[in-house]
Amino acid sequence: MSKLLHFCAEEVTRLFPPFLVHLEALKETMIEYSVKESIVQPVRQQLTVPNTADRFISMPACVPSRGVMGIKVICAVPSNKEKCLPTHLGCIQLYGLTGELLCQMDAEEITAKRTAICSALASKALANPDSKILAVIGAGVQAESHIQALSQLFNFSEIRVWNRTKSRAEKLVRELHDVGNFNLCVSDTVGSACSDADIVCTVTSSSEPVLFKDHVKPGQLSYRVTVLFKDHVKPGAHVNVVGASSPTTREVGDDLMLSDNLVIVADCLNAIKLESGDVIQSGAAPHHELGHVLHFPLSRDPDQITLFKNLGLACQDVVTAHLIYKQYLSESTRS
Ligand SMILES: NC(=O)C1=CN([C@@H]2O[C@H](COP(=O)(O)OP(=O)(O)OC[C@H]3O[C@@H](n4cnc5c(N)ncnc54)[C@H](OP(=O)(O)O)[C@@H]3O)[C@@H](O)[C@H]2O)C=CC1
Ligand SMILES: O=C([O-])C1=[NH+]CCC1
Repeated sequence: MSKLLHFCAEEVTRLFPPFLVHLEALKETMIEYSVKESIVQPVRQQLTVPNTADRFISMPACVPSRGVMGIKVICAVPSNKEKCLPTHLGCIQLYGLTGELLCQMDAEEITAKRTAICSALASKALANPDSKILAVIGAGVQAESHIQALSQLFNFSEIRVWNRTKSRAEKLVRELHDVGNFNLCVSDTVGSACSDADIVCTVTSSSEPVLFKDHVKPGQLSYRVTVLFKDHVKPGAHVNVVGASSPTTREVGDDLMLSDNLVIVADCLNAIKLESGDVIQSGAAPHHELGHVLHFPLSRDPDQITLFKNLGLACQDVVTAHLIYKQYLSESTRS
């Protein structure tokens, strides 16, 4: 084997595709996956480290149209936060279709950005195009990437952040104060963040609901609420559910999951039935796949709530890694 080409996190940042190029590539990829069915991708393997909430996840995919296949290995270690380490650490290996290893690269920024772009694509397809208020539940890496991505596609007047640890929401709001021309603020409760919000993103590592609908009246939710309930979400709103990607974890209450006027869209219908605690535990039936609604626009009743369950797919990582590799090649041939 020739010398291994490895892109560290800084090189990935330098070679990263511009937002709109990335958005278009992922849109094509999701359509290719769901409609053309030309991408080969098993449901990923998730190993749980005994007696912890930590997961070791292996995610392979083959994307013949781009002449590549690859695998992301990602470790989701929520307790790393206390050690001031990233909670999602991983690496992507990219191969040609002949089997040669083209390169490997750090997966942190790719995971952050490709996930937010998929929520942004779902929001563009499903939310009110004139959405003005975004609520973000959580204040970690995904909260930041979701604010960055969604604010490029919508003309928000206000973005509200609620987080279990309020000081982290305040820090995020300070860091992102100049991202766009909207009021970016911290909310005291999930209910006040979501009140009248057009789009809601849940981006937490919460594993279990701690509070149920009957415990509280809407608008009086305590700061310990970790999940989203029906009363939080207004009719016509769109929700991106980004955390909770294992059968034992939840972000959304049963009352919302089982609501009559809810339309559930998943990035992958095979995976949602095996990985989403919100779907498995509530017994809710997912309706559509993201690639389908991107290709065949969904006509929706203005009072319906749409919910995109964003699990994350290997093909999104492989295609992003390929864009980075192509940028590297084009710079190498120029020099
Ligand atoms: N769909 C996909 O493709 C991807 C999904 N994810 C998932 O998205 C979620 C967020 O990831 P990321 O932003 O990178 O993680 P971070 O570790 O950066 O942030 C985690 C966030 O979750 C909050 N949180 C943790 N536990 C709880 C709880 N019990 N109740 C309420 N809030 C809680 C944290 O709050 P606090 O500040 O108080 O600790 C923090 O805001 C995770 O579940 C992750 O696995 C991640 C990557 C891709
Ligand atoms: O798709 C992904 O990379 C992940 N989904 C949940 C944790 C990491």
